[in-house]
Amino acid sequence: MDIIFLSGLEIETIIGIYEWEREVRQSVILDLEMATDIRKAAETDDIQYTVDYKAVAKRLIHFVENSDFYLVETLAEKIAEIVLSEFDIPWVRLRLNKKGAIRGASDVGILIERGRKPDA
Ligand SMILES: Nc1nc2c(c(=O)[nH]1)N=C([C@H](O)[C@@H](O)CO)CN2
Repeated sequence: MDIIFLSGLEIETIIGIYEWEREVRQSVILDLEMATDIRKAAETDDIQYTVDYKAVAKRLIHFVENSDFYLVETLAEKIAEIVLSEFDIPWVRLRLNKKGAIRGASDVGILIERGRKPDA
């Protein structure tokens, strides 16, 4: 199993359970690990045989920028669903960091794994 990763993708959105959070955009930072098999792309040197990480990033930026969830759980779940259903990816690990949401903590958020990990 190979992994395509995309780390530190910072996107501004409406997210949070408090009234003030419904009016002010905050940053979330996404780290993704996406299972794939890179061998055919490497053999052929052709983008059509792999997951285009730019296409994934563009799709997620568009989705997150236009979302307005209350919980990081909900946002993380929806992002994982998009990755699995719209791209040729059987398994994803997603870390969603709502940096700065807790005074005194450098990072807070959610780490989820969805889908089925292919055999090594
Ligand atoms: N498990 C969660 N706990 C909290 C969340 C959340 O999304 N999931 N959100 C908040 C607030 O919106 C917080 O981020 C603002 O400081 C609190 N707890």
